[in-house]
Amino acid sequence: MIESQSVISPANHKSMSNQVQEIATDCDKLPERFIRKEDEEYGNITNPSPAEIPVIDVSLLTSSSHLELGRLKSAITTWGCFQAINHGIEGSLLDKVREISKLFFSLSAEEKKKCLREEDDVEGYGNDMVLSDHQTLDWTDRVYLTVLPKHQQRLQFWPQNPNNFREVVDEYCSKIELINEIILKSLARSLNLEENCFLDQYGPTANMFARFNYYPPCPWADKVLGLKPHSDGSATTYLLQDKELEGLQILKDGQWFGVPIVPDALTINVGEQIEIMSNGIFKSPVHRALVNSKDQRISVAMFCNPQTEKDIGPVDALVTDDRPRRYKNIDSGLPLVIMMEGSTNGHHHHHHPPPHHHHHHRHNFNRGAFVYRAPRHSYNVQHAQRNLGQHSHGKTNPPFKVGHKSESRSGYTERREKASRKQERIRSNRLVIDVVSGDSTKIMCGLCSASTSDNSVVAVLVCGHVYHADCLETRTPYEERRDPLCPVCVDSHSAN
Ligand SMILES: O=C(O)CCC(=O)C(=O)O
Ligand SMILES: [Fe+2]
Repeated sequence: MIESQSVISPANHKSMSNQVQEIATDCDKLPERFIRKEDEEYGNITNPSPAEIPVIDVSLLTSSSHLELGRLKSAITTWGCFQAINHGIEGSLLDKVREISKLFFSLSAEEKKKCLREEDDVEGYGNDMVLSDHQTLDWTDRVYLTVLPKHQQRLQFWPQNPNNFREVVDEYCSKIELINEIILKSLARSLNLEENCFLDQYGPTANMFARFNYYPPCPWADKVLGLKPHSDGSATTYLLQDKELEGLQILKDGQWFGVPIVPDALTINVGEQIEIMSNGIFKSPVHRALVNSKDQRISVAMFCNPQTEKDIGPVDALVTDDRPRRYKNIDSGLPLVIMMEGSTNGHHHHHHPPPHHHHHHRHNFNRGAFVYRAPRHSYNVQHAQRNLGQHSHGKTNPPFKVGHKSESRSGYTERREKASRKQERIRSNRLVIDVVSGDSTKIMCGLCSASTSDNSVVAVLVCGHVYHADCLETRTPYEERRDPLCPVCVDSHSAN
């Protein structure tokens, strides 16, 4: 039997000897690290209503009739996603994609480990990256690959077995590229915008990432999650669901809905970047995956993104007097940063050792990887992660957006704005999670004056002021927690 300790310890994590698939077969007791927390952070697991997600005929989107465009707009504004049929990919190719995924995950552990990701990297075969001692682990193994631009493919992480793996993925990728172009244009047209207005933010070398999700059967299926609630950090995501087994759920109006399987459909959702480009008209949906007690489930997600290092932001035509700018421009090439739990800000009950390695995939944790983000109502994963070891029930979580660490270097002082104007306090809706590197720029918490570069949870407000999330939480009235006022700005404002 495998000890749960060997799963969680960052030190042992290095060897990555325990894929979930092995745990599933070797363990007779569910390692504690996988047990999801029974509170509002994850919501009710059982019997969700089916999501009535519109089925959209992609071939009609390019026709002269605007009916399908209207349905698309309604789907995305309501659900953030739709089921795409007649998308131009043959069922036989979809089956091949499923087949290569299934074959790969059915290989021996030894064979699969030829593609094992490195510990400070996201690319390759592996499981949920251990970023925190208090993180609940997802019941999933995966292969994560850069597929576009082609010259950035890192073939050492690509399965050689089955031997048509690469060929199938490349073919699938080029088909997805075509659909993506149609979808981006259609999204623009559905808002009566010039059809290239989203595509124009892409630059000549768009990115695509593939993630093959494998959810082993789990004897404790009702105690774990396959994937924690998150929204995708991509611009758009093309999900090929398992052919037989449902498991995807989507959060809408504070309630979870099960996403049905539509044969040969692709489940397409917008990610954070389209949310930003559309100035919030399109919402990147929060979703999660459940696992099954008897059967494995496989899904394949293709994440499409603008070229790295392109700035993205709300398109001009969508910033109006009625709808002021809700997001700042973001350098799409900045690595997402990963949040770690706090340790030295004086508010924590436990001392958490710093992460084993500080520079967790800073260079490569790009938007293809998903981003945990707060659903609009119930919880916030940053906080969830921070709280996991503490079993805090009935406590409402601060929704502070955690910032791009790099913002601090790119002159946020210029961007300081009066905190009292609401839309200006709304940061990029991306929940950016920060692996605060031990030697990163020292930024002081505006409240307790201790350094924030000590692996604490950091809240960077849109004014650029930085706080320990705990410090800010303490200072912020409950009603304002989704959108905290900046204490420093408020003080200086009232002093004037
Ligand atoms: O497995 C699923 O259905 C969801 C996968 C997903 O959300 C992801 O890979 O980002
Ligand atoms: Fe996702």
